[in-house]
Amino acid sequence: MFFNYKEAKIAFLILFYFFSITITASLLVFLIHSNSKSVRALKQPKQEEETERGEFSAMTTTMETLIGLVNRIQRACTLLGDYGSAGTASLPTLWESLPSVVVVGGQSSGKSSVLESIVGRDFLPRGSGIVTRRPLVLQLHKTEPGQVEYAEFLHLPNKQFLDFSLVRKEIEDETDKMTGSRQISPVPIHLNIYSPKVVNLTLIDLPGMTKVAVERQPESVVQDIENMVRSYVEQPNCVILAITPANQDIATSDAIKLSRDVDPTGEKTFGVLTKLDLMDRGTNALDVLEGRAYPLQHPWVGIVNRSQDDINRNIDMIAARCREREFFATNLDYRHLAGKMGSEYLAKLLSKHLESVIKARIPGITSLINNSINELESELDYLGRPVAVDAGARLYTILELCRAFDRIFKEHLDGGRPGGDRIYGVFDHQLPSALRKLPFDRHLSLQNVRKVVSEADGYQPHLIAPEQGYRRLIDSALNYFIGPAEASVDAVHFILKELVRRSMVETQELRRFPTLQAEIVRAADEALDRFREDGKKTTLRLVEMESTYLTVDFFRKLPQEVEKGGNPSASNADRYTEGHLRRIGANVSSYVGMVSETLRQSIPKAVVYCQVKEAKRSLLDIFYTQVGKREDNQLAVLLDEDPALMERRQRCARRLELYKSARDEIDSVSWTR
Ligand SMILES: Nc1nc2c(ncn2[C@@H]2O[C@H](COP(=O)(O)OP(=O)(O)OP(=O)(O)O)[C@@H](O)[C@H]2O)c(=O)[nH]1
Repeated sequence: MFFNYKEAKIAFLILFYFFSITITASLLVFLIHSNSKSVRALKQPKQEEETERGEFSAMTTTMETLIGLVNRIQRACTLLGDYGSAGTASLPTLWESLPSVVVVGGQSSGKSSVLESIVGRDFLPRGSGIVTRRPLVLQLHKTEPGQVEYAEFLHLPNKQFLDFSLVRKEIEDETDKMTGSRQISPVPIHLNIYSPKVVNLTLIDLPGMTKVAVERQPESVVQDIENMVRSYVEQPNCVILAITPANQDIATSDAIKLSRDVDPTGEKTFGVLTKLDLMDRGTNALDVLEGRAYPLQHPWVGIVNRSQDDINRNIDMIAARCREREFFATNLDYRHLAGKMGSEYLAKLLSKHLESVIKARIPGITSLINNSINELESELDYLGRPVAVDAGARLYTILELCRAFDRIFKEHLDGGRPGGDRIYGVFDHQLPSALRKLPFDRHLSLQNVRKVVSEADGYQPHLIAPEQGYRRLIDSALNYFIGPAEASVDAVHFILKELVRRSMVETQELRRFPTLQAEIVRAADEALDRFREDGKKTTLRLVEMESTYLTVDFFRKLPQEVEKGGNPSASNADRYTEGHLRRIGANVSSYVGMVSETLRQSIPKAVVYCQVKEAKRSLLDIFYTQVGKREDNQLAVLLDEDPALMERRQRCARRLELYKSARDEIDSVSWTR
């Protein structure tokens, strides 16, 4: 029964192998089984991930389209100088209706560093003290994968910056150019970055807020910066990126204080905690990041940017991002939040938020665009078409414009437009009243009649009737009519002149051509002067005609009337007495009255014939002939537009183009949504 030692050893070895094989086999079976499970387990999330990625990419596409759309509109706005009241005084603008992200915070809180992290490039001036001294409007444009990254400034439109350190230099130079070496300026610098690695965003970096003036700055700098920052964050469509360094007391954060002020509900504010790596050992910012302290509607995002030392050692952005990821993944305090921390996450969060903001704003933007298009189109109509370029077309344009003016001038005379009635006022009121006021009483006073009659009689007093006395009295009385006749001509002349000016103002088509306007007015004035000369000659002739041939009948009737009504012997007796002279005065007066009545009728006819009718018929006739003989360059001078107006039309046309393309863009996005 008993084995010897050798047999026992063999039996033990056999048993050991048997158990080893069994265990290995079961282990293998277990491993294969568990492996297939884990393969399944591994495979499943990947499929889910793929579906998720599919959804995400669809979402990202819409998001990118929308944000890209706004970016493109914003870019067009900046090219047109239309970037809101913070940049210029024009309000309201399309820019203002578009959302943009404004980065605010205290000095050296890390604003520029956050921007750089979002862009993933090293291009902003950074350091201690006041570094950002002008607003920087930064537009990120996502390009196709593999395309070259480059930056472009609005003030250097045709220069592509491939070297981003030169971008920093240009920002510094451009800042100094506007501000000197220490001052701040509200005039923004516009920078576009094109890269496959960025998300479409418009970000605005602002000077850091401060409580005291530093570095030989004026005391007003504190208030100036606050005013500037406010002018941006108070825009209804801005998203505030409030940067607060974690190594400072958040209760004193300028960014949080300001954002609470302008955005009390916290809808527009994204809180960003920088410098988490610089917090005192044993402390953390979990209270803030988890929303217990200083809660905002959007979650706080923690960031770790490059330190000054990193910058000095030229640690690049890729390495910095890796380090940031590593910081959150490995830090015991923040490990559980790692997926929702860091600059990459912040960029996506902002992008997503902007999408929802834009979606909500699209109806408002569309109606703003449509209203603006209508307004711009009517303004362009008002400003007129661009000027013709060849001689024939120029001449045609000039004649058309003259005709438009002439039409309006005629409307003033014929009725339809006011002014012509004032001419009738001259005939109906001014002329009769001037005629009534003529000093015939004085002229035909007893003394004057006696004087004129005796002088006319000479040494031999008249025998029956003082023929010469009558003639002299009538002649000199008729001279008085020259005044009212000339005054009527002048009055109508001035009315016509004023109507020319009025018609010029009312000829919309001519507004843009000050030179042509002046020429037409000059030509019209010259024509009116000619018509006035003619009017004067004609009316004076009427008066002269009255004195050259007296109405015989009138005088023939006189003795008969005396004989009929009175006592002839008595009349003979008092031939040189007062009664006789009074009768002569009365006779002359009634003759002059008759002439006055005739002239009251005929002067208006002469005036209308010589001035009004001629003005209607041939005001610009001579001008037309002169223009027809002019050389092309002289015609061009006539159509020389007011430069301010030309610029206004160009601006209007460019803006119209922008709004139309914005409308088309929005329409196309709406279709793909
Ligand atoms: N260690 C560390 N340093 C940081 C961090 N963020 C910023 N800094 C450093 O803080 C300094 C100021 O950073 P900037 O980005 O220039 O700050 P800013 O707010 O833009 O400064 P101003 O424009 O002058 O107001 C720089 O030296 C940065 O390297 C961070 O998260 N960690």
